[in-house]
Amino acid sequence: MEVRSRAPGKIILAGEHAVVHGSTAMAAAIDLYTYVSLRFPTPSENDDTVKLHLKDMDVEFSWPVGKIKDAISDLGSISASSPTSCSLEITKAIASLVEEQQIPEANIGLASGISAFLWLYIAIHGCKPAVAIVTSELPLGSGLGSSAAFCVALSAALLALSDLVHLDFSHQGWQMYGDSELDLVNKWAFEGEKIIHGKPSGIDNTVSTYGNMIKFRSGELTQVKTNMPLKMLITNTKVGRNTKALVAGVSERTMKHQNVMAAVFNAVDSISIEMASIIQTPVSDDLAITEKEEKLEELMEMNQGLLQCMGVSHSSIETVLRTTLKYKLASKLTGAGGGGCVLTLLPTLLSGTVVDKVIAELESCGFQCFIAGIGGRGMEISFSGSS
Ligand SMILES: Nc1ncnc2c1ncn2[C@@H]1O[C@H](COP(=O)(O)OP(=O)(O)OP(=O)(O)O)[C@@H](O)[C@H]1O
Ligand SMILES: C[C@@](O)(CCO)CC(=O)[O-]
Ligand SMILES: [Mg+2]
Repeated sequence: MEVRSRAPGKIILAGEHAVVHGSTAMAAAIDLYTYVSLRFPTPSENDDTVKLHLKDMDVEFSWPVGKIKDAISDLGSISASSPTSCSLEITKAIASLVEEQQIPEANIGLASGISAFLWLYIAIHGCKPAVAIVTSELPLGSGLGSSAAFCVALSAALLALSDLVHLDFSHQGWQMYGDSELDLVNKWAFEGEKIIHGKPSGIDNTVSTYGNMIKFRSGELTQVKTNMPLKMLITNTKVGRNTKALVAGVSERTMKHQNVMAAVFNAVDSISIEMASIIQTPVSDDLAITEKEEKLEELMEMNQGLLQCMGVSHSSIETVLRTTLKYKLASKLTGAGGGGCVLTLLPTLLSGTVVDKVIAELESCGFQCFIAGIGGRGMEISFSGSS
């Protein structure tokens, strides 16, 4: 039996970083996915290893189950039904299992993802041979939630082959989990995100699991029903960065300037709440839509200013902001910043010619532009073959 899962990336419309410190944020799933296929080898294959194949990068990692058992002799009372954080002892054991794979320097960023895979695999299935293959439509480390999509898709596939979820194996195509299974996937994915991010708020795994558009604060989500068309241009600056380091940088600044940063986080909270209210209010005519878009643009600009205060902008992001402003378009970074992706609101009445021109100018700077569908599906799974 082979299971396939897919989990979407996301954009953060408002509130990144501040959400780690308790502010409200707004996020939406996008129609770009990370896929995981997982199967247990049959006895005739005589394969006693756990394999992780990252197909896009053409790299494969493999651990004999005996080696995993030696490294992690005591899993204690860990159970797939109760998501738990990786203990310090197991973190060390996993680090040595990852280290012996001798990941090439060019791919060293993958080490945290591989560690998250090992923790989720071992915690949910113990020491049992398996083959996991991962592909992704998301750029890695660019602010579109690749780490969360990876953890959600992995948790979903791992749980599908456990006896904790009840699914229709004869169903053709993608199917959704029920609410309690989604909650379990989300909790395990959060544990994986902790390994990759250090101190995640949980917004990325939550929106990847449940999809749609959400308002998120201190671990609690509220679905946001959009009552206006919302089109965003996504520009990938292709400047690599790492969410863990950026989140740690904001925490450091918060320790140094507690009162100032509290005011910044408070302002971001108000921006997210106002944004959600604008998006949810029904509109009757084009004028009303234009007025709402203008307000959203101002909120995006204010949020970007506050992200600059937090120290997470970057010269490449500033270039995107300057370029889009020439066309009277508002932009903000999305995700952790420091490079990565920038969102630009494309108003409903904006002509196609202007969109083409701004994209051409951004791409002439070496950036990559695309428009993704937003507010769509969360994680799903599908089965093929028989056991
Ligand atoms: N498909 C994948 N295969 C293996 N590892 C992955 C995959 N996707 C993400 N990762 C892991 O996640 C890391 C990137 O996570 P990071 O949180 O820094 O960026 P992001 O999630 O893309 O952006 P953001 O957190 O700002 O939304 C990679 O370096 C890798 O360790
Ligand atoms: C930067 C951050 O706020 C969003 C990353 O997409 C981190 C988090 O919330 O975990
Ligand atoms: Mg991430």
